Amino acid sequence: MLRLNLLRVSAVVRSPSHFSAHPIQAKQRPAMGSLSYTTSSKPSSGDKLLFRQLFEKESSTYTYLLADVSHPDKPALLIDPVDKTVERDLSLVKELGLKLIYAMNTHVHADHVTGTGLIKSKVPGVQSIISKASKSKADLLVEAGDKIYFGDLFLEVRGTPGHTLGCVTYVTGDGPNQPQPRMAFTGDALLIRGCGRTDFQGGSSHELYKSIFTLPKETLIYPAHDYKGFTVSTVGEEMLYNPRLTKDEETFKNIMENLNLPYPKMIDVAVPANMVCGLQDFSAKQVEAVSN
Ligand SMILES: N[C@@H](CCC(=O)N[C@@H](CSS)C(=O)NCC(=O)O)C(=O)O
Repeated sequence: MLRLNLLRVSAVVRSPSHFSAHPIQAKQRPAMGSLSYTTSSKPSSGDKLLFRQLFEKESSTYTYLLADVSHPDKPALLIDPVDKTVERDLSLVKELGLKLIYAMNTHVHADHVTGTGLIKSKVPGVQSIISKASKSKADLLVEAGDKIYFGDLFLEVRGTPGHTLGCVTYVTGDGPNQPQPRMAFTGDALLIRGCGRTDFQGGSSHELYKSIFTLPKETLIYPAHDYKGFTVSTVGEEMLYNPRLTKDEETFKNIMENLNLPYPKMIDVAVPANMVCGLQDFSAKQVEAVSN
């Protein structure tokens, strides 16, 4: 049995009928920026979802752009934006006529500075999102089971600790009007044929191993990094071929203890910056507003 290392949803707390009253529903404002460079894109799995996979080559990070293009406002969100490619990402958002409403992170990255703070400073009205468990600052602090709506589409939040304490995976919604197959944005919890390291920021191979949930085999896996040129996998594929997660827990633990990876070059800069949305001067007022 594959250990996908993604935590079971503890509670699905909101339904689509609460769309307008949802606490993480944002006002939508226009985006702006200038063009840089994008790598790949994949057709959406329906006529509602616009989906783009964007790459930042220095840290081998994937940023994901999702939008509901069937909605009149074309509300959009960015998952795991990088500071260095913010201009590229915002330019694309503008070019496609989207309204960026959320800039969100799967976790506190150690290898690059997040673009969320920069995006907020450039696009008024955009709200940053990260997990409450990350103990970081953001406009909206989410927990397992929360749903993040953009137009009529939504992402479910699933806790996936282990790489770091507060890692979450965002999974596209389950329902007749949601994209099929479902898409899981796993951050660094689950990588293609690998998984996130567990040797800092509250990492734990035990946590990573035990935080399991099951998604249909056809679910698409979109990680925050790839170092070998892979772009997408599926649950079914990882169940068969993931060299770490197909092992028993003892073997998995042993593998993780012997990765011998050097610390990310930017860890000392990236972690403190990413605790505050990538901006050291992130307004404490905004944070208070979220937690109240
Ligand atoms: N060399 C890079 C960092 C590479 C690294 O440690 N990647 C992390 C995710 S980013 S914290 C990881 O979990 N890798 C798992 C693996 O098996 O490679 C740098 O210096 O930034």
